Amino acid sequence: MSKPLIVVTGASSGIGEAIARAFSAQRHPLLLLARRVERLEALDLPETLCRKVDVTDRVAVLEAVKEAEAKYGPTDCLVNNAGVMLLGLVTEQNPDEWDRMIDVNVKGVLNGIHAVVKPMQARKGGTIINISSVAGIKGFPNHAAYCGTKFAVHGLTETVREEVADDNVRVIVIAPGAVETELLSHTTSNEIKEGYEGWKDSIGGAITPEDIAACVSFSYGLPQNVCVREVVVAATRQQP
Ligand SMILES: NC(=O)C1=CN([C@@H]2O[C@H](COP(=O)(O)OP(=O)(O)OC[C@H]3O[C@@H](n4cnc5c(N)ncnc54)[C@H](OP(=O)(O)O)[C@@H]3O)[C@@H](O)[C@H]2O)C=CC1
Ligand SMILES: O=CCS(=O)(=O)O
Repeated sequence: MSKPLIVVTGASSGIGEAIARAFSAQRHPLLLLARRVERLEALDLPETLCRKVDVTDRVAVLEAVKEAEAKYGPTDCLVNNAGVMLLGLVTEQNPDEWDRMIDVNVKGVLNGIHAVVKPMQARKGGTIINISSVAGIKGFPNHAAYCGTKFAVHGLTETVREEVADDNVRVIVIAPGAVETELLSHTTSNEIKEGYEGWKDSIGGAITPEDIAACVSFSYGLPQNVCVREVVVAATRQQP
């Protein structure tokens, strides 16, 4: 019997790409979403629909999910991974960057949940995995707005988990520490970027996107009646 559909947002690089590759290797059909659709298509994964969707566009997310479900059947797992990290001192950062992080990291996650959760409740099964951060658990320098968005992901995950638990739907938050990806590259301050790179070196380097994909696969792969509520995972030498 063919395996069920998995939806991954932000699959065009880093952690999302690694998650897509891992689930494809397990023979799941996939819906991959991101703005750089050419990078999704370049993955060249079998039974995979790639759509250019900005997760802040609630209607576009829903329509892409409906299109994939018409082809591959109901979504059994959504990985809400798309995110941006624009570091800056709250007194110096352009507030437009706060808006962008709130829109993508918080509303984007809610938009993904909106697209799949009611049918999962009706089917009495399904899994939603939200990629947060250790910055969703504690503060870090230059992370005020980013931390705010990731604390929000933890808060909404815990609440939605309780709201849908009785319908046998799992809602999981995975909170990585530093992972080697393109994430930092969008921060505008070179000084902050250099400081962050120096910090990563001082802890012996970040962990890999594949490490996070392994946590996602493990959490999803447990029986439906077992919910790993939260995974916090970082390099062994990372202290904060
Ligand atoms: N790297 C790290 O150290 C850590 C990362 N995380 C989290 O992991 C997640 C993935 O980040 P990571 O892989 O590191 O970084 P990358 O920058 O490599 O990946 C980010 C992904 O998000 C997508 N994305 C960004 N904005 C949008 C949008 N508006 N609509 C759709 N997709 C979007 C990007 O695709 P595109 O640009 O093509 O739209 C890309 O695929 C994020 O939520 C991040 O906060 C958490 C902890 C640590
Ligand atoms: O989410 C990003 C990782 S860190 O900057 O909080 O370590």
